[in-house]
Amino acid sequence: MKMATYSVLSGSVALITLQNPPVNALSEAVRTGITDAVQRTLKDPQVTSVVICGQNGRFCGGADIREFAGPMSGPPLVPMIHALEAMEKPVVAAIEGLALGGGLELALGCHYRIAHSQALLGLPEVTLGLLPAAGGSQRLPRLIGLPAALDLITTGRHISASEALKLGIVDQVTDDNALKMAVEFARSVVGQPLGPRRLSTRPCHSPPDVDSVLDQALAQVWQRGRGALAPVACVGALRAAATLPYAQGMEKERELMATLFNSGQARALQYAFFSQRVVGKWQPSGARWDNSTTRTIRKAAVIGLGTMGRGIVVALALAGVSVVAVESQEKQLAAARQMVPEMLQRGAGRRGLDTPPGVISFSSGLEDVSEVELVIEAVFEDMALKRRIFSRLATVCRPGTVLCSNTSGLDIDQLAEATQNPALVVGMHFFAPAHVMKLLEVVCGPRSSPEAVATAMVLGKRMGKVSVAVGNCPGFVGNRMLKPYMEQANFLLEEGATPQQVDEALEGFGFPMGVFRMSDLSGLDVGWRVRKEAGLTEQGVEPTRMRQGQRYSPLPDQMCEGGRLGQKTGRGWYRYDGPGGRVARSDPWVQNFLETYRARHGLVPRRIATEEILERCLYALTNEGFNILQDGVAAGPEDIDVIYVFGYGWPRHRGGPMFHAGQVGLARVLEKLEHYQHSHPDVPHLKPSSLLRRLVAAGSPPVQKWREFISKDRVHSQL
Ligand SMILES: CC(C)(COP(=O)(O)OP(=O)(O)OC[C@H]1O[C@@H](n2cnc3c(N)ncnc32)[C@H](O)[C@@H]1OP(=O)(O)O)[C@@H](O)C(=O)NCCC(=O)NCCSC(=O)/C=C/CCCCCCCCCCCCC(=O)O
Repeated sequence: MKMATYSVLSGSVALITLQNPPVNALSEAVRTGITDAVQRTLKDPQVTSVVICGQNGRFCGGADIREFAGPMSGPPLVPMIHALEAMEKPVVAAIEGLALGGGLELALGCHYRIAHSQALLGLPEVTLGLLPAAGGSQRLPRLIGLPAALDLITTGRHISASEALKLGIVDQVTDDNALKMAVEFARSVVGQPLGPRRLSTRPCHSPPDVDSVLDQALAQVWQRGRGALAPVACVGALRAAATLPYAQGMEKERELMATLFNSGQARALQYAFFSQRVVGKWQPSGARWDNSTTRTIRKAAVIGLGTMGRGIVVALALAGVSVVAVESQEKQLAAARQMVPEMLQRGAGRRGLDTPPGVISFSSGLEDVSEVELVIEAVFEDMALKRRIFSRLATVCRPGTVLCSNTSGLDIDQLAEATQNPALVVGMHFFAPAHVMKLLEVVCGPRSSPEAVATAMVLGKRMGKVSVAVGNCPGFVGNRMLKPYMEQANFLLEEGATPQQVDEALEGFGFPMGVFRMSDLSGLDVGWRVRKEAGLTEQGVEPTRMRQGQRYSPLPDQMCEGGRLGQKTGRGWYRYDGPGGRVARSDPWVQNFLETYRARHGLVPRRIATEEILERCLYALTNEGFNILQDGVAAGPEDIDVIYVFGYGWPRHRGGPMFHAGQVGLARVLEKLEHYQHSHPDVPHLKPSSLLRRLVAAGSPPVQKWREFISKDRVHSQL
């Protein structure tokens, strides 16, 4: 039963216990329980103090986010917290585990707060497209001052109990039983004046230059938020706290929350929250990773110590795995010996650790991996080389070792074929830099066993990654969708756009970097190599714009042939101060190159509107997402959206490409794709996916219903 219980300890301390596993979210039943308990406390003359705690060592994870999807009913939070604060008996929050969002706001309505040393506190509402609207935006700055409240509320970051103590959010921290301590504390403060403990009655201490502090915060959230509304509203609520009396501040908090609450961004961010928890609980074999047997990996090897390999070594070691790091090239091995310990130390420092938990040994030979439980191969993207390594590993490693490849798109099954036990081969596609980026695509080959996949998924989680299980196809999910997106960007250049124009459109949408700036950063030669492998490139004075029966843009190949590989050569779609330069400047050479190219091919440039740039790039990408769902390469739209948000810079407040298509309207996306396909019949990626057509025909169900629709649709098509 989800509720809040009331009991009286030793005749005088009322104990209100939140009971709504797993995080004691403030659902309607819990709010009703607290409201009733407050009434009982008021009526009971024996009770002299009150303690509020959460069941199972977790104080409260905040408002029940699932309730936000429907009409809100039951006692509202704001008056409930006011009633607690107004009590004439001291109320103490016993914070164990977590006090987040509405949970911390509840605690701020209490007169005292005692926290366990392992507890995490924070107001993460901004990450859900909201603001702390249960009085948090008004009480917190009155408790800890405006600058610290701005930091916590606009970032939504979780803080430790010791930081909370330093900031003055909690009164005491204990390593022992926080509940027991809170009860003793409650008894000890009976009779002390409560007026100064009521945060709503305190003035808000603001710095003398309050306006400039707020303006600076606003500028910062604009820049960081890439179009997100909630951080801006948070600054607005804090401005009210700093400049208005409490009651008017609360009114402003309510107004701002009303604007955010029903916004598309709040829906997108709450969808992103739940998607992150849904993903990966799937495999093509039908098994679930969380109920398959997994192996706990204590010792692993990484083969190949280029940029990706070094990052993977660090990520493993930070997760407490001992690593054998192997590199056959002497120079690269020497570089890794120097760089990896430095990266590791920095990583450990960021986590507040003095020493990294995992031990690393370096080697130049594969024979040193014989004792490990799992291997991650991270060599150059070359199938023949990878196959040679896998066949060698199959003889060197002991039976049962899980063999993983950090490939960004090669066929896992071809690698598995090179071994004696294909069931133990899976893909682990990391994103650069591998010790920083959160996304991991775990690629299930047709013969990968549920156990091997589950082991990779769980290891990814230990490494702090958001692991998403995907099927085996060229480019898997992320890179397969990237192809039509980049292709459209190149076509737009041919038709008259500039790299800056395309990038500005995409950055205006919310990507941290447009496609051409991103390409310069990762190196134009990455895609060139893939196109060469696919037999698509051709050199010559007059390269054709049709390859393998479809439209092809040789522009990026020509850039590579001219040595313009991006930041590393100091020249790409932009120019940089030198090789390795970071600041992109528009390059008249590129302008001239594009003009010459268009003239040579008889292409008449036209003015291209931002709307067309966005529609062609984004809908081509999304359309491939529908094909991926139809092919069963991703379990559901949430998987694709998580991949794009965590791995490709899709703005989180837009949910992900599939969610965004739902928000735009599936019928509109279909109509636009039909329109662009009509104008570009030689571009197969613009041909609307048949799944998209079927969803539109079925009345465009909401994205949360697509899984159900797809599985019914599959059964139907098999009949
Ligand atoms: C850190 C965590 C809490 C725990 O992490 P972990 O241990 O890893 O576990 P998870 O896998 O993440 O979670 C376990 C399951 O619990 C579910 N969960 C977690 N938190 C919540 C929650 N808050 N609500 C519901 N469900 C939750 C999670 O989905 C998992 O479920 P499942 O196993 O997948 O099924 C971590 O979970 C975490 O970070 N949680 C979120 C914490 C958070 O963000 N809290 C803030 C919530 S928002 C809030 O508190 C807002 C407060 C102010 C509200 C003010 C009043 C609002 C109404 C007013 C409306 C007025 C406008 C009306 C306008 C009009 O229409 O007119």
